[in-house]
Order: sequence, then C-alpha cells, then structure tokens
Amino acid sequence: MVKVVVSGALGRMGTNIGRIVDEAADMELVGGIDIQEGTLFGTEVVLAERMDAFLKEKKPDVLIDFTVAAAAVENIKVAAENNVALIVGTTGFSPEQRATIASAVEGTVPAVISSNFSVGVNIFWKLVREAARELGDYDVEVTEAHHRYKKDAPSGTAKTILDILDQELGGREKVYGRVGETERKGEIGVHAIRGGDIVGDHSVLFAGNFECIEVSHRAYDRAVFAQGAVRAARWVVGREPRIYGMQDVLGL
Ligand SMILES: NC(=O)c1ccc[n+]([C@@H]2O[C@H](COP(=O)([O-])OP(=O)(O)OC[C@H]3O[C@@H](n4cnc5c(N)ncnc54)[C@H](O)[C@@H]3O)[C@@H](O)[C@H]2O)c1
Ligand SMILES: O=C(O)C1=N[C@H](C(=O)O)CCC1
Repeated sequence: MVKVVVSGALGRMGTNIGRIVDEAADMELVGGIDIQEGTLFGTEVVLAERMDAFLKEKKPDVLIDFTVAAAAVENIKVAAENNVALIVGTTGFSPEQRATIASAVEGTVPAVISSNFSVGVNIFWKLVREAARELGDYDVEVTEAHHRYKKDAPSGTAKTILDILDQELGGREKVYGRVGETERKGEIGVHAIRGGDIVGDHSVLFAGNFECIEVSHRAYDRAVFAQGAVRAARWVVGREPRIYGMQDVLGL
C-alpha cells in the first residue's frame, strides 16, 4: 500500500487527487493539509502549521502538493525533513524558489516536479520541440487559457513551452501581450487568457509566409492532471533521491 497525504487538500486539484487515491486499491489516503481544517474522503485535513507533527504521526510514503508557490516551498522542506517522497504540481515558482526546492530535495528524497501531469501535455511538449527544430525561421506565438481563479501567469505549462523553445531556438526575447504601435521582430509573443471555468488550453503557433502550423492541447477535466499525479506517486516511491520530471515517469 502506498500511503498518501495531499497538500492543498481542499482545493480543486487536491479534491480530485483525494478521490482517485481513495478509490485506488493499491493506495491508502491517510490525510490532507490545507489552511483550513476539514475532511478529505473521510480522512482528516489538518492546518499547514501542523504538517510536521502530522507527517511524523501518519508516516506517509508520499506527499502530493498542489497549493501555491510560497506554500509549496515550505511544504517540500518539511516533507523532505520527514523523508517523505514528493509529487509537486504547484506552479509559479521563482528561480530562487526552484533553487531552494532543489537543495531541500536532491540527495534527500525522490520528487517528481512537473508543471503539467497530463499524459497529453507531455506528448504535446515533444511535438512542440519537434516543430521548433524544423521551423526555426517561423514567427512563434504561445497562447494559454485558464479559469478565472488561476493565480499565476503565464501558466507553468506555458513556461515549460518557453524553456523548450529556448533550447531549440536560442533565447529569443519574450513579449507578454502587445499594445500600441508594435513592430514584430524575432520575439516570441506570449498571451494569457483568463475566464470562466476553462480547465487549461495551450497552443504554439508557428507562422510563416502563406502557412501556419498550430500545435495545441486542451484539457476538458482536471482528472487528467490528477490521474497523472497519482501515477507519478506510485512510480516515485523507492527511487533515488533526486528531482524527476513526468517524462521520467512516462519513459519519454
Ligand atoms: N502540474 C499540473 O498538472 C497542475 C494542474 C492543475 C493545477 N496545477 C497547479 O496546482 C496549484 C493548485 O491549483 P488549484 O486549482 O488546485 O488551486 P486551488 O486554489 O483550488 O487549491 C489550492 C489549495 O491550496 C491550499 N493552500 C494554500 N496554502 C497552503 C499551505 N500552506 N499548505 C497547504 N495547503 C495550502 C488552499 O487553501 C487551497 O485549498 C496551482 O499552482 C496550479 O497552477 C498544476
Ligand atoms: O488550473 C491550473 O492552475 C493549471 N495549472 C497548470 C499550469 O500552470 O500550467 C497546469 C494546467 C492547469
């Protein structure tokens, strides 16, 4: 049995993950962490400040964190100190926060950290890389759309797209939206749409003369992220203590 604690337990992702873990025959949901007390499928959700004592009491194999960047950094430190493996889906980390996470995790616990746990997006990233390799002289625009409550922009997935484009095209300037008189040069345009209950859309447009190619992914339900995170939780237990990506879980 893989024993799981969910951090961000009362949120959109935490609830989806709790349901999947609760229904899994090979997993045991042992509780949750949030900034309010509550319950998650019959298990106790405790306040974030009680996390250290809770992990010592419940002794989970893995903590799955979908919270906000500043909170996740602290949660990761506490989990690593308690020798609990990690799945981190939280996005919006600064470079400094990423460095803090790396020093807490590397050599201490295994952690899968990904801006997007859906299988489809991990394939989409491969397609974006392939297109960028072949279309280096085309204009490139990245667009993402999410629900009205999303806190970070651009999305973590869009930032991963930009990392891939940087690797394949060199570090082109990024222009975040355009207004007024503009002249297109070699930049990558980046556009974040927020509204309603959009689960998560990403698209990369490669525009040449007389033709465009658009590579895109649309999530219709958060279950795709939650299922990927739970799949990663099964995979991570017992691995070497370092940071992995979802491509390691999927063998891509
Ligand atoms: N990697 C992926 O596949 C993926 C998919 C969806 C969302 N996300 C990311 O996951 C994060 C959460 O998204 P959401 O839509 O579930 O948000 P949400 O606001 O619905 O849920 C976040 C939860 O975290 C709780 N929280 C805040 N501080 C906390 C702390 N210190 N300890 C424990 N819990 C705390 C909040 O109270 C809330 O219940 C965001 O960063 C989002 O971008 C990633
Ligand atoms: O709903 C969110 O928030 C999502 N966040 C991730 C991101 O920032 O890329 C993945 C998609 C959904």
